[in-house]
Formats: sequence, C-alpha cells, structure tokens
Amino acid sequence: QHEVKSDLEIAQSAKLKHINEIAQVLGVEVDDLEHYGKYKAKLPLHLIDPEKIKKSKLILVTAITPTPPGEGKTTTSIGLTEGLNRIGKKTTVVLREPSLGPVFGIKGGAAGGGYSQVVPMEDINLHFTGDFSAIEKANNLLAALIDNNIYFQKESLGIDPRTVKWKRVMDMNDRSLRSIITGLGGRPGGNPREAGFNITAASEIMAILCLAESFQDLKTKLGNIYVGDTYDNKPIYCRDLKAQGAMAALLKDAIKPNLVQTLEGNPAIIHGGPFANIAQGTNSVLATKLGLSLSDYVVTEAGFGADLGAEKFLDIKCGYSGLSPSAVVIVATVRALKYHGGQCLKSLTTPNLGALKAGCANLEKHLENIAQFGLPAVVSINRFSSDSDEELDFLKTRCKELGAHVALSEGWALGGEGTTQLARAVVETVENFNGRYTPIYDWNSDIKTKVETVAKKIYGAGSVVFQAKALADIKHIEALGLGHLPICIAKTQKSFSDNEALIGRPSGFELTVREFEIAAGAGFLVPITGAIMRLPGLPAVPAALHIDIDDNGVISGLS
Ligand SMILES: Nc1ncnc2c1ncn2[C@@H]1O[C@H](COP(=O)(O)OP(=O)(O)O)[C@@H](O)[C@H]1O
Ligand SMILES: O=COP(=O)(O)O
Ligand SMILES: [Mg+2]
Repeated sequence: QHEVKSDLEIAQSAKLKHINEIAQVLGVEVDDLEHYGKYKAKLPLHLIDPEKIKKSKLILVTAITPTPPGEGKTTTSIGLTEGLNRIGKKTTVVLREPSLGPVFGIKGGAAGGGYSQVVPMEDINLHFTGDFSAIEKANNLLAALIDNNIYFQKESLGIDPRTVKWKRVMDMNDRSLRSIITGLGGRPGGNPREAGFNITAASEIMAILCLAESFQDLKTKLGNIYVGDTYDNKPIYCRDLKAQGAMAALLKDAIKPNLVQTLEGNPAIIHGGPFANIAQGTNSVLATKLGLSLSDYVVTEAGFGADLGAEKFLDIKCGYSGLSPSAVVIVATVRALKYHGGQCLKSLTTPNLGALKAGCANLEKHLENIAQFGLPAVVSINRFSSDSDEELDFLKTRCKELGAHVALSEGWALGGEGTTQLARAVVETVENFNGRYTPIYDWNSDIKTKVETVAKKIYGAGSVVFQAKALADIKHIEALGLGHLPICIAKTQKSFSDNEALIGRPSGFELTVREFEIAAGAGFLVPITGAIMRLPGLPAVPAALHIDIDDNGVISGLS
C-alpha cells in the first residue's frame, strides 16, 4: 500500500511516455496522429476496422446505485485495464471527458483515482483538446441562428418563440443562467423571450457527437434537431435553418477521439462527456470502435448506476451501433451498500454488518437486471481503506450465494497489481460467453409501453403515471412521426425510483413522467421524471476555491 498521496500528486509525479509510444502500442503510425503536445493526440476515423471489431471483446463497467461521490466505475475501468494488460490481454480503456461542472463543484474530476488514473490528469479535467468548447459553439450557433431567424421577418420561417426549447450551453454549474430572458433592449436587442442554459454535457450536440459514426452521419443528425414549431404548428428542424453545415464544421476536430495514457502507460481513448441521468451517459461510438479496432479488449464505462448508464448503453448505444459487451462489471462498494441498508452518509466508514446485509438488496436487483439483458456479470468489490475484512468477506460470500462471479479490486490503492484477480475473472467470463445483449424493449412498441417496460423491469416500478403534459407530448411526438425512437429516461441517479429518498431496492412504486424532451437529432426521446436539473448549481464551498497555479505553472488542488 503506497503512502496516501492525493490523486493530483500521484498524477503529477508519474513519468509519462510520449504519445508516439502509446500509438506504437496500438500499431498506429505517428503520421496518423494529430498531436496536441507530447501527451495528447487525436486519432483519425479511418483506423476503424469492422472486421477486427468483431473479434475484439468489449467489457462494460457499471455500478450499483451510487452515493454522491460515486463508487469507482472510472477508477475500476482504468485499474482493470492495467490488470488485463498485466496478464497479457492487449487492452484499451475508453472513457468520457470530465465536465468542469463537477470539477469546480462537488465531485471533482473524472480521470479515475489513486493509482488508477488517466494522465495528464490536469489537461483531461480542464480544457483537454477543446472538444467541449467546440460542442458549446455548435450548440450556441444554433441558438443564435434561431433568434436571428425570429428577428429578421423577411427571412423568417415563422417560428413561434414560445415553442423554442433549444437552450444555450456552458460547461459551468451556474444556476443564475438556468432560466433567463433574452432579447431585451428594444428593437436592436431582438425579440424578448424566455430562454436559459444547460450544462454542456446535457447538450443534444454532445449526445449526437457520441452516437455519430461519420461526418455525413454527424451532419444528418445535426440537421434532424427539432427546434420548435411555426405559428401554424409546422415543425422546424435545424436543417430548415440551414445551420447543420456550419455546426458540423465547428466539430471538425471534436468528432475525432482523443488518445492519452494510463499511469502504467496503457492506451486510453477519451471522447464525449454526456451525463447518464439526463442523456445516454456513454462515451462515443467512434471511440469505442477505435478501441476495438486497435486492441483485443476494450474496457468502457457508462455513467451512474446500471439502471441508468448500463440500460442506456445497451438499449441506445448498442442499439444504434451494433456493438455488444461480452461481460458487464458491476462495481459494488461496502460503503454504498451500507447506505442502501440504512446507514447514514456521514458514518459509512464505521463497520456495520447489518446495514451491509440489508443493502445487498440493491446489488441483487442490479445483478437481476444485467441477467435480463442476457449478459454475464462480474461483481467488482472496489475496496476502500475503511472496509473491514469481516464486511469484505460477508460481501464476497453474498455475491457467491447470488451466483455471481466476484473479485476484490484494489486498483485505487495498487493500480494493476491490485486488479489481476478481477482481470482473470473477467477473462474467464468473456471466454465463456459468445452471445450478445438482448434489448429490454422493442423500439417499435408504443412510447408508453417502452417507458413502462424499463420502469417495471429495470427500476422495479409497479406503475407509471404520465401527467397531462407528458400525454400531450406523446401525441405531439407521434404526430412528428418520432414514436419509433428509443427512450432515454431522465431520472435521479440516487434511487431506482424517481424519489431519491427511496434507497435500497424499492419496488411497486409509482414512476411519474412529467413531460418529454425530443432529441430528434441524437435519435431518442427523453421522458422527464422527478425534478431533474440540467444546469446544476455550485455548492456553498465550491472545489474551485481550492484550485491554484504556482509561478512555474504547476496546478494544485484539482481532485
Ligand atoms: N477504492 C477507493 N478508495 C478511495 N477512493 C476511491 C476509491 N475508488 C474511487 N475512489 C474515489 O472516489 C471518487 C469516485 O470515483 P470514480 O471512479 O470517479 O467513480 P464513478 O466513475 O463511479 O463516478 C473519485 O474521487 C475516486 O478517486
Ligand atoms: O454520468 C455520470 O458518470 P459517473 O457515474 O462516472 O460520474
Ligand atoms: Mg465515472
């Protein structure tokens, strides 16, 4: 066990390989790289090899219902990649880019932790290669063109400003921009209307970038973005404003996935950053296909718990891309299971077998869900230093009683040295499974049936209530001919239900759908449950206050 250094100290004391060496591991020619300094590069799309993809193995890392800091999916994905490479499996980890919202807010960065990180951690957590900035510009160009069309009567499409839901985005937890009025200042200011900002990760452009498979596909998806209606109720799409070409031009580089490395010098591809409570929460199809084209194993992560990220990874990302995992790793922690067993958040480091035992019901439901998708699961117990041996033994035994493969993972404390047991369990599972996932619903079912199927089969709901606005939205969606699209349920990540207080394994509850958002460009419908926030606020003491830079340009305080 190394002495406990901060994530940043560990990352900054790492000796990084030049990115050309990482490319060499992947068999990528240096000339094919677009360098962003010595340690970052973009990969060209022509390296995607459909035949190789069929032979490579995809491992999805998901988790039980998390506590606010998260249970270690990103950390485990990286640690598992180190472990698989150590036992001779040529493996690349494929992750999402962190959002500045959490970096400056509560959760901190998303580049892993301890001795399982991707580096250069500061770059990855801050501006990286500019993809988020490009996504913001493309999103906000459309917003400007919408308001401009409303402003110039002679060119106007007759858009009714009250039907425009397209928000501007910014990668910052700035609650004061959530709901605003634009167009003030008389004639020169335009037309006053209600508007607002979402966080960049929630932009439909982000979701499109993560599902697009070529420049042409990107432009088509952008053109299909639903903007609003005319005064005589005709739908207006982005392509009606002729905006998709300029938007795609802004994404010229952002569409290419980014190559970096893990602490142990293994390849890492990072691309896209959607949150899994309001969008599909998975990195891009292009990054995943590149990883599978260039290595034999790919370890990738879907956000939050398996009821959100894994369900959307399978029913949306795999549904569109044709990909399928050969194994699912469910990250479980003693602390989160004790929380689900009724122990309060502040005392989770105190051993409590009773709470652990009760909380295993949450893990049980996630295991049942992965089995409903027809996929084999391996439970990875992500060991925290506060876990007692007794609690760890109990959890391992409980997993075996549930018929699950289980391995203790010490990737945070030890890097790849701590995950070889997990790596072996994953390889054995992968080698004994030659199937594919089974979708949990048929895209061609009616909208209500699709929502009810996920709610009942995956969340454990007894019924779904569609409020009046949601029923009107369903009629509107069907009138637009979009009822066949898959669904991407916006729901709290803190509970299987839409009530974050219902911990453990709630069942028979009512799920309430307030309304639907239409992501016609990305190609999914968003049933909104509860009071989902699309532009979070900063906490009373933001993490930003502890971040600094010294005279030599060395950053401190990033977590
Ligand atoms: N075993 C562990 N011990 C201590 N801290 C951990 C451990 N695993 C993860 N963490 C920390 O917990 C936080 C969440 O980890 P992360 O991998 O980002 O989770 P997720 O991807 O599931 O949200 C990070 O700050 C990470 O450094
Ligand atoms: O979309 C959320 O991702 P994490 O669960 O990895 O924070
Ligand atoms: Mg993560």
